[in-house]
Amino acid sequence: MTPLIEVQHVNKAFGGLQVINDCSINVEKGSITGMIGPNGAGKSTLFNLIAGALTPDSGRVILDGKDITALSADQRFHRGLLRTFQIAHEFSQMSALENLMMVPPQQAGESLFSTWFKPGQVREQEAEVRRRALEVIDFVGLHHVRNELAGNLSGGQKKLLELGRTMMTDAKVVLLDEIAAGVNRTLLGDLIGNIERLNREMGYTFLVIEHDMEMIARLCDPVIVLAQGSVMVEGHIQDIQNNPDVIEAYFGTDAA
Ligand SMILES: Nc1ncnc2c1ncn2[C@@H]1O[C@H](COP(=O)(O)OP(=O)(O)OP(=O)(O)O)[C@@H](O)[C@H]1O
Repeated sequence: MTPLIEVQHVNKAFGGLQVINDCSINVEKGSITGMIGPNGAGKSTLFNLIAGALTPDSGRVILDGKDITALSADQRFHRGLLRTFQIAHEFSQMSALENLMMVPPQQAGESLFSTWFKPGQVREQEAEVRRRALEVIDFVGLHHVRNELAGNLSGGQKKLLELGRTMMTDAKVVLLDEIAAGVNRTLLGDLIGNIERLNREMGYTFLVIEHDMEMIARLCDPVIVLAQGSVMVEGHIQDIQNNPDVIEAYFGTDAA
């Protein structure tokens, strides 16, 4: 198996608090890897280190064999490392379809030079983006609300739209940060189904932080358990759920 993301001996402290502690993980290409751990274990911090929102004190982050430790979040995005974000305030006043159409970076339409000299090409490119956005909106099951303002969508529909936004790019790997939170069970089923299809049919790799154990169990293999900033155990969810160290980390000594 080839790792798409490698975190190698990463450390990160905030003030005197060592939050990530000589942490190493691999996310295999084509996997849906889950990351769980008790509150404060360092999951979000590790995500931020992988996505480029934070820089490690030491250690390396590798994407597809290349060291990306020194790259900004934006540069990582352009290399296909994506993170879903909540729909930003300014996008809530645009329709669901427009939200998708805004995603592709470096649209020719944004460049004055190309608008001036190649109007035909710009029109072609916009038509292509619209066609792709319509395909994506069908895929995520939001065709019926494509003209609704994104701000008016339900919590679950917004999550589906966020997933759709990653599909407007050439994503290699998508980091999903607690996307099940606040989503009703029906839409959660759609979300899980879409993530599985993106993985199977389009070759997406996912790294998923999630408190919702049902979602982790249905979707993720392997699952990495983070505790006190390093990997406690990694494996299939069933082995993890029965691991006494994991039970102790979650519930304290008495439960083990
Ligand atoms: N910017 C920061 N400055 C100072 N301390 C921070 C910062 N970010 C996180 N921490 C601390 O680092 C520790 C790990 O936080 P982190 O959010 O990474 O954990 P988590 O596993 O994602 O937790 P949860 O499951 O509760 O979201 C916590 O003690 C937190 O208070």
